[in-house]
Amino acid sequence: MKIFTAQQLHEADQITQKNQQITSLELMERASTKIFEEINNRLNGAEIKIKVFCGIGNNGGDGLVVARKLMEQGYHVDVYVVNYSDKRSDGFLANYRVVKEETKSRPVLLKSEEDFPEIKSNDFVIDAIFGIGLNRPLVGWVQKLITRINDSKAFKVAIDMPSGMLADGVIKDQPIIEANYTLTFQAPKLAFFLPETASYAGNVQIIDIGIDRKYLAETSAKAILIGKEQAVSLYQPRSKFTHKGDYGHAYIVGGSYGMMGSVVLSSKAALRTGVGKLTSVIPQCGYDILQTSLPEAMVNVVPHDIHLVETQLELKEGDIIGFGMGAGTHEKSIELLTSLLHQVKTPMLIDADGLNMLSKHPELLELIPEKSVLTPHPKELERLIGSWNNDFEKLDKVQEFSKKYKVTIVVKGSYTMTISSDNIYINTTGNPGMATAGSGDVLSGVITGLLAQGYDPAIAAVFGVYIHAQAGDMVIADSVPDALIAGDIIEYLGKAIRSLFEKPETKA
Ligand SMILES: NC(=O)C1=CN([C@@H]2O[C@H](COP(=O)(O)OP(=O)(O)OC[C@H]3O[C@@H](n4cnc5c(N)ncnc54)[C@H](O)[C@@H]3O)[C@@H](O)[C@H]2O)[C@H](O)CC1
Ligand SMILES: [K+]
Repeated sequence: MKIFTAQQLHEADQITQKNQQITSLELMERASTKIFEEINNRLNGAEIKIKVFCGIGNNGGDGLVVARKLMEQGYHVDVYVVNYSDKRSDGFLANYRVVKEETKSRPVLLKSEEDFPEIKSNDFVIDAIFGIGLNRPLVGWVQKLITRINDSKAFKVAIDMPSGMLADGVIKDQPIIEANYTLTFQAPKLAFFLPETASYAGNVQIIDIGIDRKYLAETSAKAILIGKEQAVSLYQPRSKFTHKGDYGHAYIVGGSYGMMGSVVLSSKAALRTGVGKLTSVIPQCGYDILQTSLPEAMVNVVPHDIHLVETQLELKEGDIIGFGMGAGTHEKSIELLTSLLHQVKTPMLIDADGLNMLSKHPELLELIPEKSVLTPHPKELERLIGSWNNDFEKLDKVQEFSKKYKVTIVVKGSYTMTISSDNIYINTTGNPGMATAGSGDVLSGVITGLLAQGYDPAIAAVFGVYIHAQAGDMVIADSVPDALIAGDIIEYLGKAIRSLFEKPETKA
């Protein structure tokens, strides 16, 4: 699914009106009717006090339509107009008149803090103050209103966006409605997936309001959400008449004394993802550990007992290296990375201490083979690209880095993002149980395994992130997030891939 910018959504709105020959008011009525139906289905006639806070733009216009329809349905509704400016939109004005005329209700005008109503914890608040039109800081009393609504603990449903949130930017130090639900029009907004803002949107539900299909299909998106539908199209099935040589040779290069588990996890994950042959390249102290815990792997020890040092690998064309898991950052180990970067021309996967080595020696960045995949967690990312002021700036910096060094970067988090030049892919699977030691090593192994099988690097990253997180979701389906350990993810990788081809269970 595509994520569009606020500007693109405004444009989509115009094109829809033109192509479907409907007025802005008719589109507003159509969109808001869908919101009303959604809320009505949930409330099911409940005797609850509904407070609708409407701005004076089109988001406010939506709020007025929803309020009118709820009143007509017999709900107890109070309407508050948040009068933050005198530039009222036509959609607002028209619906303001209709509410007054048809329902005989009197919307309350809010102009300052003195006008705020009491909001009880058992009220039901509909937030229609701002939508995608917000573009500058709110005046003080509107900020206070948002804080008041948040403090009330009332159940809150936001129309299109929680007010105070920008779709694709950020206003510093500004309160945002903490919605329980956000009913958003046509397409999710980027801010719903970023660590600093995601929680404000609560549960997001996308409401199809019939925006022009051609526009949606042909307009290039700001970002793309990756779910089952997208992942299934990325999978490369095996054909019958093949042998292990057709599925590549991956080298997992890492490990140091006390950190051999990383290599075991990563190597095993690469094998479970379907790589034909796998060699673990490790310091000598890991030999027995690897051979015992993973008999399917070949082991190549470097000439040092406790950490990696330079060694010659007999690499053949198409062999793929996954570098850095549990490696430490000893200067002698960095010599191995340096020599590999000089030697290898095919894309590599670089993770963990491999990334820390790059941060320590930025001159190595220029040597990274084109299309390599880097998989940093937030701290490793910061060491690589420097700090950022907000999540949008972080995305910009990662895109810049991706273009400069021609690499794909997997920014790990609750919605892991894969960034390849201008493209942003946001993963929608996964759970908090995956924030556990070794989970990243498993992901590195998965992506290295896919690269070795010939997946295009950006696709290996996007597909690898999806099945890794999907496996994590399947682990907790018969457990709890707290109990998940990284090895469990490996055991479910096969089921995760199989689930791509299974229909969801339907209840009888
Ligand atoms: N996109 C669609 O397909 C549809 C969208 N609908 C709804 O319309 C809003 C967007 O409406 P718009 O009037 O453009 O913006 P807002 O209501 O969010 O904001 C109003 C207005 O306020 C000005 N403004 C911005 N920031 C501030 C500020 N800090 N203080 C004061 N004033 C500010 C700015 O000029 C805005 O234009 C969308 O979210 C949907 O809810 C349609 O109803 C259906 C189709
Ligand atoms: K809103």
